Amino acid sequence: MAIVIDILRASTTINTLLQLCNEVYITDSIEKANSYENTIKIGERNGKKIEEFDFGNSPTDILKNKEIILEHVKNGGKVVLTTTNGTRVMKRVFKNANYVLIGSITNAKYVAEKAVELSKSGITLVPCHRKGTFAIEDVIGAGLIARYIEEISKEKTKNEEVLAAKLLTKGDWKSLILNSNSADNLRNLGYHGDLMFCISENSQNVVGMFDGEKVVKI
Ligand SMILES: O=C(O)[C@H](CS(=O)(=O)O)OP(=O)(O)O
Ligand SMILES: [Mg+2]
Repeated sequence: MAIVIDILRASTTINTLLQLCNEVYITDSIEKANSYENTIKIGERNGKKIEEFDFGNSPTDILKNKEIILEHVKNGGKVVLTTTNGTRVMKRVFKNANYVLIGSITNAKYVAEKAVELSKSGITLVPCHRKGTFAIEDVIGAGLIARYIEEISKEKTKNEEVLAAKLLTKGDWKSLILNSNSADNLRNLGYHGDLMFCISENSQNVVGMFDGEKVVKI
């Protein structure tokens, strides 16, 4: 069991979409996203909406346009997402994990409950990071989820990366995220609203499982 964590913003966007539809197609390729028929295309590169797409990787923009998405899905349409980091990591993790859940701060407790319920042999937390460099927001997300997993399972981890992640959540972790490189980039692009949305802990009771092509609500 792996939980893939991309706080800003892929995991949060996926969980937001799962409040509107039962499955979100995932790809790390713009070309592949464009190949889907009858599909709302959502995605970004380096935080900027992909020009020909319907929406960027913005949970607040998605909620502002939820009626469009609800109507589209009701009529049998698909939704596809491609992002700079998170969707790429999900594809990679799926190759080595039997179950892959999508974790965010917005569903931290809920995804922990599902992971403990489903896991038979341990839970691996996978922060996505950003362009191959350390992303503190994803480690903080892992620390928050780890704390819920331990609260529910009554088992304490010895994994030192998780211990470090949990330590980061003891202080003013919201400021750490709001002052992160990822946050600076998004704020400069005008996505301050997304930042506040992505750190709203346990605001979403929804979780999806990635099957290699799409995240399906469970
Ligand atoms: O869309 C996002 O918020 C980020 C953009 S960047 O890589 O941090 O510039 O992508 P994500 O794949 O959600 O981390
Ligand atoms: Mg990110």
